Amino acid sequence: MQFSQEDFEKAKDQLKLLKEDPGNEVKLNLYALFKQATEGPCNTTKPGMLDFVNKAKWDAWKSLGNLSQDGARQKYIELVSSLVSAESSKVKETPLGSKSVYETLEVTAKDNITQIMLNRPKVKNAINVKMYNEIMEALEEAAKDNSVVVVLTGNGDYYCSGNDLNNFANVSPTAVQEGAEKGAVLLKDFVNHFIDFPKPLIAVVNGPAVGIAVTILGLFDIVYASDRATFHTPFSNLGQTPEGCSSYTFPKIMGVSKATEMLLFNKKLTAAEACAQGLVTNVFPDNTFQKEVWARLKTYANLPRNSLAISKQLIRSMEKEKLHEVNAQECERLKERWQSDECMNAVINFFQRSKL
Ligand SMILES: CCCCC/C=C/CC(=O)SCCNC(=O)CCNC(=O)[C@H](O)C(C)(C)COP(=O)(O)OP(=O)(O)OC[C@H]1O[C@@H](n2cnc3c(N)ncnc32)[C@H](O)[C@@H]1OP(=O)(O)O
Repeated sequence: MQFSQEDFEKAKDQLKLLKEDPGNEVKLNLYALFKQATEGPCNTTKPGMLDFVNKAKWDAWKSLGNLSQDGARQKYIELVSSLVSAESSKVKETPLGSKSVYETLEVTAKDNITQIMLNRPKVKNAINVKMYNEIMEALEEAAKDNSVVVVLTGNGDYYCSGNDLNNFANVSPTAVQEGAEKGAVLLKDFVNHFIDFPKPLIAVVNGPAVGIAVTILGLFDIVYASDRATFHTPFSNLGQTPEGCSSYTFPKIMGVSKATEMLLFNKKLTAAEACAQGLVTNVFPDNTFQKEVWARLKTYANLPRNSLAISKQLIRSMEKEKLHEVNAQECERLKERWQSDECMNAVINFFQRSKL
């Protein structure tokens, strides 16, 4: 089928209207086809090793070889229309009383419980900048709504794989310092939302948890985990340092040496180990996890809301100032870490890992 230049322009406009992120591979393919269709075969200089975002883009364009401009235009249009039809055919089934006003979350409010579900299952619920901001927004909403307890959980096989490492990837070498400063402001604000949250906050850890998804657990009031959940804080592997107040809460919860095994030496805990160390409140068999946990949550949600909120605030008020200080210090350290070769090389290695 022959496509006109007008069809090509139309596809370009349709792409801008897509809501879902199609993933890195598809985006690179679209980039390459667009360049081939508009400029022909790639004959620009290959970017350097460290400039790995532009290098990945160059590789994708080069891989099209001598594909004609018409051929590239046709493939581009076909790819865009497949993405558009995939998205429009998806009917959002949301439970009665739910509201899905977020791009990266599914927030439902029912039976006095507001559930904030991390909803980027294709990337193991990795937290990108959009999700950081939407979680803060959802917490602000939940603090004011008529819920008695608030739940954070994950969609899919993972609870959350921590910070989206693309947050550090799409930064040009000249903008690293500015990116680190912005990241530190965002992270501090994000963690403060958990320190200051006024209602009982319960983590329903449905699967493996990594990085910041684990460290902020020290700021939750209850942590229920499926027995298939694991808890991993690979910070030194990533050239980074602890966040989420874990440099203070973890030693308090589990003792300095157990906290050190996790935060310095990358030890991954099973759900049972995390429970034994006090990070997790209870572990449930995966096949009855949701049923057992939600039976408890519904009981909690029928208790007097003000008594629960005031009791929670009493418990947390003793440490709030300290937690804000710790959060500020951790973010200052990370600002320096994110500009280090140790961190940048670790992120490069992640995106260049073999996926055999
Ligand atoms: C504003 C800045 C604030 C910063 C706050 C600091 C926080 C500290 C941290 O959170 S550090 C921890 C960061 N997270 C990680 O290092 C985990 C990285 N991911 C993995 O190691 C693995 O993906 C896994 C172990 C979580 C899962 O492995 P598995 O083999 O089961 O699955 P895949 O690797 O194929 O993953 C499926 C796709 O999802 C993408 N993805 C997964 N996790 C992340 C992530 N954290 N960031 C970005 N992308 C992630 C993965 O790349 C695959 O995508 P693809 O299909 O397009 O290749």
